[in-house]
Amino acid sequence: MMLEKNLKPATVEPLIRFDRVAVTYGGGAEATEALTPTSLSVPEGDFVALVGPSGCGKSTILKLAAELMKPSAGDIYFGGRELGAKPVRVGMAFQSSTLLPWMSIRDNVMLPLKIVPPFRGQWRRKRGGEFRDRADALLEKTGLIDFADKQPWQLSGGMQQRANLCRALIHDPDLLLLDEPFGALDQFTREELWGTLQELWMERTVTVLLVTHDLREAAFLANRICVMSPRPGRILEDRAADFPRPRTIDMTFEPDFAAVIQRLRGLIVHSREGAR
Ligand SMILES: Nc1ncnc2c1ncn2[C@@H]1O[C@H](COP(=O)(O)OP(=O)(O)OP(=O)(O)O)[C@@H](O)[C@H]1O
Repeated sequence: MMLEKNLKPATVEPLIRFDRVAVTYGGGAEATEALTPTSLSVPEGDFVALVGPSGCGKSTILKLAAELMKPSAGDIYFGGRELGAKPVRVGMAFQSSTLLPWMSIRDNVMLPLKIVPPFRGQWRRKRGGEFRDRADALLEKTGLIDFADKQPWQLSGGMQQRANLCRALIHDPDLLLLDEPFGALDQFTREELWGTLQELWMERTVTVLLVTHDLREAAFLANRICVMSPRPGRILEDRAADFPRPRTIDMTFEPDFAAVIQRLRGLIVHSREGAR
């Protein structure tokens, strides 16, 4: 049985904080307002799911958190970095596993250690030893150790996504950004991977931002679910999903869980109707 995670007290500077952040893509007649001023504060170790209608700006929030783009207005604070605190290390996984086809699964998983400081300075010395052991421990944990020397195409979609999660976590990121990571998988494989991700998260202090269209997935995995309005997006409701952990698939069929899903669904349907 795994232990319940302790989040840091709310007084600690959040790992990531959006302060009235807005995004408009393009300009002039072509301008698309993706996010209206939106605030969101995520403490270290939290697991937050973003749900909402298509095009409401969920992926835009992840891109901002990954520093792949800058907001048009507002500020984003990473671990109080504006005060000179440590930089935030980020891991990412998307719907497509993006494993490099010419590399073995183990080499794919180790890749961030070759690129991300401080690991990259130790790459030559440790890639055959400590880094390999680190990758193998994750592969073992996710049931992939017997496939470590295979190429990605030799694995099923679900196994590729397991490897993708290993690669996103190998460098011990502070922040894990997941954009529909299980969106292309069948229901049963997806549910298996929820269990794997929950376990990986419970063993670490990693903070997770998950974008998903699957409300059951959001309520199974997250501590908090942020429901967004249709574009231009903003957070309509930020609610706790405080089911005890570790959560099981059976729990998702219980009345209190179903009630949360129904409430989330109602909010999204209502906001879509209001936007028409
Ligand atoms: N580079 C871009 N240039 C112009 N418009 C963009 C760009 N990227 C996103 N958009 C628009 O901004 C809005 C928000 O996009 P975003 O991808 O964040 O939404 P989303 O909620 O993740 O959508 P989905 O659920 O369909 O993946 C959408 O209307 C999208 O078409």
